[in-house]
Amino acid sequence: MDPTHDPDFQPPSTHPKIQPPVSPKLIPNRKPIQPYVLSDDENEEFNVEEDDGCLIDPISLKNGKATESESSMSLPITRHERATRRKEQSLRHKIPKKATELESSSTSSASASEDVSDVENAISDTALSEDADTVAGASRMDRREYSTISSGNANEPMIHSFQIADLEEVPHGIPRQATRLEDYAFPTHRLKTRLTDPNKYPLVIVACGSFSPITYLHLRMFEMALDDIRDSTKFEVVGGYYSPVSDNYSKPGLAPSVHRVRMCELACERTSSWLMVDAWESLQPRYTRTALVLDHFNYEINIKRGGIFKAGSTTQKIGAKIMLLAGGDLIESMGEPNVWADRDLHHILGNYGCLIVERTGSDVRSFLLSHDIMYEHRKNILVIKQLIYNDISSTKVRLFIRRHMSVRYLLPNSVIRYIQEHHLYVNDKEPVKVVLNK
Ligand SMILES: Nc1ncnc2c1ncn2[C@@H]1O[C@H](COP(=O)(O)OP(=O)(O)OP(=O)(O)O)[C@@H](O)[C@H]1O
Ligand SMILES: NC(=O)c1ccc[n+]([C@@H]2O[C@H](COP(=O)(O)O)[C@@H](O)[C@H]2O)c1
Repeated sequence: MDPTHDPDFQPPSTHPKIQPPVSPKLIPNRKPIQPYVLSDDENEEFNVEEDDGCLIDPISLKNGKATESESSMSLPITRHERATRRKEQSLRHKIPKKATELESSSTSSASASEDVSDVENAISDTALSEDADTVAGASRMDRREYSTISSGNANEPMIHSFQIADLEEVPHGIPRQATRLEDYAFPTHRLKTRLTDPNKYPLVIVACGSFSPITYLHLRMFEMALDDIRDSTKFEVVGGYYSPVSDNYSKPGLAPSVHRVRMCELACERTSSWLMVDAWESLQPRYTRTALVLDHFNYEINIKRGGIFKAGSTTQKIGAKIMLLAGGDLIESMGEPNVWADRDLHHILGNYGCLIVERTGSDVRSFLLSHDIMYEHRKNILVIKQLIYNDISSTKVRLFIRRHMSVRYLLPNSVIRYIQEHHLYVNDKEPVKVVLNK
């Protein structure tokens, strides 16, 4: 539950010379997430182009010259038109995507998406339902390797059923995260390169945690955040990332990071159209504080890549706001002595911001009131109410696996299969009492 397990851990209060986070000047988008609701007020004139100078990244690939599409984009639109467009956009967003529409927004994975739909188009419904029903054990897999699926048309390629064994498997062509720091590359295959809504600012959500293993709750957290941000803020979500903690975190029940990263990848690629996994934190030789993890995302997205293109533009970019997504328990740990440095909390909450998913049984709002630093930065904190409570716990999932109980419908099938194939958690030694009290 805290980084004090790290053999190199130094309590912030006794070791003030810890590596400082980056200067706020290097974080382009520090506009608070709130005031929410007000931001979508019909009476409010809001335009990304004209708003708050610190927000607009000066990077303009063509020395500030507007292209044709930009000039047309900046034609004044009436309030009524804007309201209609917003309504249309929000309706479009609300319709869940079909599996075949799970395409990436960047060019690098265009071929990968084609790959996926090719395979999907060629698969018969019968084959899918058979496989969807299967959490493959090794013996079943072996048998399947010999069966093939064909539409009967001799010109169509034969597809082995093992090739589509699990609908949630990572599609062909999607780059996997590196397992060594030397090979590391920041994943952008689902990072939106351009804003859709000219009236919104870009926002990237980052979830730090153990994810041992990732569950449907961890996936749901992002969707809940997406709904709240879309409905009640001036921001447009352009990407979401899991950043699994490194092995140095030494938390009980932590599977090796290479497995946790892979399980997150398996969970994201087929169940989501916008979530990615970044292995950078997990590959660090030492434990990395969350403030520095957010600096890494800011560096990759805003410093190195110059941010996200404005809607309709191919030349002008704007810095993305980076926000930490966390559950109520993680936020409450911010009140525990020596777990977080005050400077880090100011940096995380003040310069980035926090999306807090309420956890059953924890009173986040009272906690925010009682915590001085949180209260100071309250405009940069969005509390997300769980409208359907979900309390799936990785700790209990690990216990179920150890007891050979079913964990189906708590986590994606591909993750279950990965756990089986790598014999994860079966021999865990976590004290059961601790597990049951969680
Ligand atoms: N039931 C829950 N409700 C809201 N947020 C949650 C819930 N469970 C986990 N989270 C959040 O998910 C993120 C990642 O969690 P992490 O994997 O580190 O711990 P965990 O899910 O509590 O697992 P474990 O049981 O191993 O402690 C954290 O921000 C955590 O607060
Ligand atoms: N000082 C810090 O930066 C600090 C302290 C506690 C937890 N965390 C982070 O919170 C995340 C979740 O931790 P738990 O799984 O212990 O709840 C981890 O990514 C961990 O690195 C960071």
